[in-house]
This record gives sequence, C-alpha cells and structure tokens, in this order.
Amino acid sequence: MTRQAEQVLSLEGLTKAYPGVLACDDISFSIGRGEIHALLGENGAGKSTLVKMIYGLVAPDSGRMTLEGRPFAPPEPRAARAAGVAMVFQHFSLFDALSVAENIALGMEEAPPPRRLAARIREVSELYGLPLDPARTVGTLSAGERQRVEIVRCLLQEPRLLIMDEPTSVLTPQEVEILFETLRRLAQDGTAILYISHKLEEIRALCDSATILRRGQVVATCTPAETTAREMAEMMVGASFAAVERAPRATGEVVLEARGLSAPAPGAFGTPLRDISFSLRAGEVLGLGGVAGNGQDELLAALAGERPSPRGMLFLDGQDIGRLGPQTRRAQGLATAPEERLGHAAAPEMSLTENGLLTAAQSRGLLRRGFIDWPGARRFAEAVISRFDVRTPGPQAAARALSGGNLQKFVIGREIAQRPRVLAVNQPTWGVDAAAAAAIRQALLDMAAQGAAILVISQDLDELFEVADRFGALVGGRLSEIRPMAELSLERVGLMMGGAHDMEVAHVG
Ligand SMILES: Nc1ncnc2c1ncn2[C@@H]1O[C@H](COP(=O)(O)OP(=O)(O)OP(=O)(O)O)[C@@H](O)[C@H]1O
Repeated sequence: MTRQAEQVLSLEGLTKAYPGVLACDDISFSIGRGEIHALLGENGAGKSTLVKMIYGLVAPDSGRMTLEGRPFAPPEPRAARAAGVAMVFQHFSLFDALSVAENIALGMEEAPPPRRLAARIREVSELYGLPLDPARTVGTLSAGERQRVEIVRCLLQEPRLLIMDEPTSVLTPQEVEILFETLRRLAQDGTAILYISHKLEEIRALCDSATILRRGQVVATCTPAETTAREMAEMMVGASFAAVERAPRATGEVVLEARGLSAPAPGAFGTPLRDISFSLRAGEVLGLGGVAGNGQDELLAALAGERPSPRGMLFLDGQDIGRLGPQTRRAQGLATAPEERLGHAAAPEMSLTENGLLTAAQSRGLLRRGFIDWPGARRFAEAVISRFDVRTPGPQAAARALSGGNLQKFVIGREIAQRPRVLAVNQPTWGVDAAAAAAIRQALLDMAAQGAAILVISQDLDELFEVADRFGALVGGRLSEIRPMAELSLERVGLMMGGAHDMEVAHVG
C-alpha cells in the first residue's frame, strides 16, 4: 500500500479569512486510516472553522483537501457525507418528541423502511457497545443516550472519517469510558477519527497524534500519550500560564438558602425540581455536579428569578426572594449566568457592548433617567474583554461572530466584573480552553476569597474538584447529600451522579 492510500484525509494549505481575522492560515496535515487524531487549540484558534471546511459548511479561500486519495471539495454537508465524512456536533440536533429511529431516519439521505432501519440501529449499536432502543422517545433519553443516537446515526453511514467536536462535555466519567471503547473499536476497523476537545487528559488517554493550532496556524504536533497535559496547554497558548491557586478562606454567614425548593417541570421534557435544600455561606464555593438534563437549567432559572418560587423556599440574607423578579434579585446582589450562551446568556445579533448592558446596566449605573450611557457601556465591555482575554476585534463585534469559548469568557466575565455578593453559574468554562478556564476558575476563587458566595453548577468534574469546597449531585431534579469535596474521589462523585445506573444500561445487549 502506498503512503497516499493509507491517508484518509490530507489537508494542504487550507486558508479561510473572516473580516478582521485569518481563522485558518495555511493549514496542512493528514489523518491516516485507523488513526485517532486530536485537534487542539485555544478558543478562537480556528478548530471549528477547519472542521466546517472538511464538512462542507464553509468554503476555503484557498488550499486543497484529499479524501481517500481523491480531490475533495464538498460544496455542502450532504456532499461531505456522501464522500464518507460524518460529524457529531457539540450540540445535539434531535427532536425530543420523535423516537430514536425517527430522528435517525430524518438525518439520512435515503432512509430504509422503518423495520429495516430499526434492525440496522440495533445491529450497529450492539456491534459498537452503544445500546439504544429505536422505539424510545428522544425526550426521555439522558445526554449520554442522546449522544449515542448521534453516533449511531453517523455509523449507519459507514464513514471513512468521523469528526467529533467536544463529545465528552455532557458525559459522566463512566460514559466517557464507554465512548472511548467505541471509538477505539471504530479505529481498529479502519475509521479515521478527528477529535476536538479541551480536555487534555482525555486526549492523552485516547488519541494517537495531535495537531495544535494557534491563531489559525499549525504550531506543533505531538504524541499525546508522551506529552503532559500542561505541555500541550502551553503549546496551545505559546507561553506558560499560572495554575489555579486556592487561598485559604474564612466562611461567613449563610447568604443564599434553598429550603425544599420544588417546581414542576417547565415543559414536556424539562426536569421538575424536587425538594432541593442547601445553604451557601459568604466566602464559600458550593459545587453541584450532574449529567446534563438533571435539573441544572431549572435550578438556575429558579435562582435567577426567571421562574418565581412559592414562599418559604428561597432566601437571600434570610429574606424570602421567591417572588422577586430577576432585576430585583440582581439589585440585591444575586447574579446568575445560565449555560446556553447564544440566545439565553447573550443576544446573538447584538454587539458585546449591548450584551454587557443587558445585565450590567443597573449595577454599573449605565442607565440614567432612562438614557443609556453608551461610552460607559463600551468601557465596561472593553474592561471585560481585556480582563478575560476575549479574542475579538472589539466591543462592537456581534456576539455570534465570536468563537464559542470566547463568547463564554465574555458572558462569565461580564458577571464576575460586576462583583456580585452571590454568583450562581452553570457550566462556567464550557468550551473554554485550558488557560482561559484556569483564569475563570481563579477569578471565581478570588471572588470567594473576598467574601462572595459562589454556586458552581458544572458537568466538568475536574473543575468542581478544583474550585468547590463542598459537593452535591443533581439527579432527576433532586439534590444528593452535600459532602466536603476533599472527602470525595472522582469515582465516588461519578456514582453519586448516577454513573452506576448508566453502566448497567450500557452493559445490556
Ligand atoms: N461567522 C464568523 N464571522 C466572523 N468571524 C468568525 C466567524 N466564525 C469564526 N470567526 C472567527 O474566526 C476565528 C476562529 O474561530 P473558530 O470558531 O474556528 O475557533 P475555535 O478554535 O473553534 O474556538 P473555540 O474553541 O472557542 O470553539 C475566531 O477569531 C472567530 O472569532
């Protein structure tokens, strides 16, 4: 076999510019048959743009691609799929009300008759250790199971190249193990895998090789198993960065308290909150873990005041705040940042200046007698951009033009910069690179050291180990017993989050 034939995908000089940024600058590398190849880079380095070119979502300005030895220039995703490229996105694109099989059929060019399709789904899912019931309604599935639907949908195409964009951010440690087994099996069968993640320890465990991008260029390649996570992170950033430091802290009075907080599910597939109780003291970081869809969003909405709570369930400084709206709660010192950054935390078409105003108008005095202080709003956005190293041409940029991680830095930075007394955040470093994640975590710890009370809801267990003093798990809208983080192991935490249950499910079939 010639070397050419062993390459599944080769990229030569791929380049793509957006106004003001060279997102991909002369990128060349190849992925071989059966190779699991990591694509690493800090936020805005150009990873998404590169895979969008491979998947036919974005046309390169220049450069060439070769797939299985043939010239490859997909004008649209359908063409990329037909040529053997499959992609599992960060955000699942499934319809809750439809069954697994119906969802899969929707994504297929020519779906076989339902019975044949159901049989194929069973076959593929069993072959790769991804048990799935084709008749189940997607709305009832866990995040891990939804991801299986997406993966099985890809595998039915028998792809030559599978692209995975941050696939583990919604999984328990046990589910991650199962996913890795599947990917290794696929690689053994010859599939090439391009794997994007900011979780460097996972890259070390899984990937054969890595290409590292910085500011649109390939700056290094490495063998992840032979490189430390810190070395990889430093190659991405091009410098060393400070590790998160936990200063000793004194805790004060209880500032935020939930007493039997309950709420019905917000919609057909939301999660009800069931009898949630916790207290949070000044100077303390309480971490709540859980697999996506176990009440995280609903809890944050209840704390934010997006949904009012009955009397007697939610207290700030001993005052019942259940009936207060979001702005009043903010004015009293309780700030929140929801998980979904585009649409919920930020308005996509609005500039960063306007997005800053959305939550900071009051605390920063940017509204005077009904008039907006635009220069002040711009300065606030600029301050957030510079302190949190948000990579963007400037505060006039629209939120949607930022890379995912950079928008996340802005949305969280906007809250931290207002110095609230109590801050509740959901997934504060979701999609954020290692250096920026360390900076955000450090900012949260510094706030606590200065006496703020912090509630961190996260699916990233390393993050919770790094910042939280105490830990509780959200499972089905209930909160487990809260334990000191120092007493818990990673495995124990995984089990508290329901990992044991998922393991059982996964071993059926
Ligand atoms: N539609 C767009 N319009 C303008 N600029 C864009 C657009 N999409 C991406 N960019 C810019 O291109 C650069 C590369 O972004 P890209 O999303 O590829 O980065 P990334 O490495 O995937 O980042 P992350 O890890 O944050 O997802 C960034 O500077 C980004 O702001």
